[in-house]
Amino acid sequence: MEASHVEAGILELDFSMGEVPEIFQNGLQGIFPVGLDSESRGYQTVTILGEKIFVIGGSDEGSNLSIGIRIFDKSTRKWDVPTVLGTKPTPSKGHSAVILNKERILIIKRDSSPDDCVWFIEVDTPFVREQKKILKTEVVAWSKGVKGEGPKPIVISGPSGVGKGTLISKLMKEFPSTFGFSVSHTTRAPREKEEDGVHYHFTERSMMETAIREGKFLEFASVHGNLYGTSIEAVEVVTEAGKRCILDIDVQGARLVRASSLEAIFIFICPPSFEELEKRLRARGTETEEQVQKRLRNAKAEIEQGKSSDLFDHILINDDLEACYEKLKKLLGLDGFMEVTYPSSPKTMELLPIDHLVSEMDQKVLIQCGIPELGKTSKSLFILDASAIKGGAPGRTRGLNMYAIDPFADGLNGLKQLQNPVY
Ligand SMILES: Nc1nc2c(ncn2[C@@H]2O[C@H](COP(=O)(O)OP(=O)(O)O)[C@@H](O)[C@H]2O)c(=O)[nH]1
Ligand SMILES: Nc1ncnc2c1ncn2[C@@H]1O[C@H](COP(=O)(O)OP(=O)(O)O)[C@@H](O)[C@H]1O
Repeated sequence: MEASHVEAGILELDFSMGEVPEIFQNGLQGIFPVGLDSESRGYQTVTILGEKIFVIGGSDEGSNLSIGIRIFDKSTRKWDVPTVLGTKPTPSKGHSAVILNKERILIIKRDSSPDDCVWFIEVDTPFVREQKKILKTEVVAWSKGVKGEGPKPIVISGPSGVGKGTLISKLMKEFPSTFGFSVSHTTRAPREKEEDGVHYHFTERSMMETAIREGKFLEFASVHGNLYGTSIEAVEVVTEAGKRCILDIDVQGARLVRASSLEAIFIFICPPSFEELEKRLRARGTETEEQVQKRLRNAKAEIEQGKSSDLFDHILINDDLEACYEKLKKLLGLDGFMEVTYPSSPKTMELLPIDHLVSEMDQKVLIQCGIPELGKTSKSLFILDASAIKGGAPGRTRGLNMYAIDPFADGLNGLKQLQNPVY
């Protein structure tokens, strides 16, 4: 079945894994009954994509902590419980599911605030395909939908001792509600003033290697003889806190992030001279002579790669610290010295996703909502425009737009925008 013939609906299902519901055996023609009963518990949506039938809903592994996902493969006639990556949404009293393209299913949660009602299940994005190869299982990934562009994560790279940590600390101190640090995992030993879980997650190599095999890392690299890596969770913790993520990673890691779905700004910090770099590294006094020598040897190649490749969007020379910090703030649009906040949606829209029906037209989803305070029969129409979405798992799906429309203004073909975007 082609994606364009996809039907989605709500169906009460017996979830016993061995049994193939009779309705599936008949080839699933026609649309499933859509019945949204807000009081019903454990209902599921059924979404068909090619040979696969995604049954979404109920609780996850009986824990009731997140929305469960099961896949029925029509060709093998087998059920599969996929590996579920990404931050999962909390369960709601119900949801709608719509396939936007062959890559992802849009989930609209009922009874949820506008900040929490739009989610995506990625079923065939590059990230999911990559993870399927690593894990050799069926994989899906959750990603929360957010309005507008959203702040891009910032990747900072540069040789050891150039001042990355110093610059990042200054930024986090001046803008504590704006930025959050992605706490990497490393197999190197902690320095005297370093705290586990704050500067790094200090980890045993074997544990880190297992987690890498399990697909838990966005990127990892061997640097100065130790393993360093950014877990998917490290980035998601910051994003969930509503902050802009800063990653302090080496050039190899930056290259891997560039190739991932995490759209970031890449900044390379350069020393004014090699001699000055050596001076700073020795003055810091955190490494043995042998380690200093190794870091200096690696610095040569890192500086060459950082300067010559087109990997980095910006190169900053950290000569005078204050001058470099001002340049960093300027390129991040922070030179007004004001803490930048990303406000959540207005409270008045809290009841938006109640009793919604959803249909899809060219990546624009028409949602009919009941607005309770206006009475049970009162309905409003909204367009959720997902035609310009970006990013996705691991992390958020940005670029959503949602606005109210008046269906009677110009007919359904000329849906008129009634008000400014509300989502
Ligand atoms: N690829 C990758 N590199 C990392 C990560 N965390 C830290 N690094 C890099 O590893 C290198 C060594 O870091 P560290 O031992 O803290 O020493 P420092 O650079 O002298 O502060 C630096 O280039 C960091 O940017 C990570 O998660 N992934
Ligand atoms: N612009 C600068 N001028 C002089 N010293 C600096 C400057 N930037 C950082 N430092 C010092 O250099 C040392 C290395 O800085 P650090 O932030 O630890 O580097 P990195 O995180 O890149 O390894 C620290 O002792 C720091 O105080």
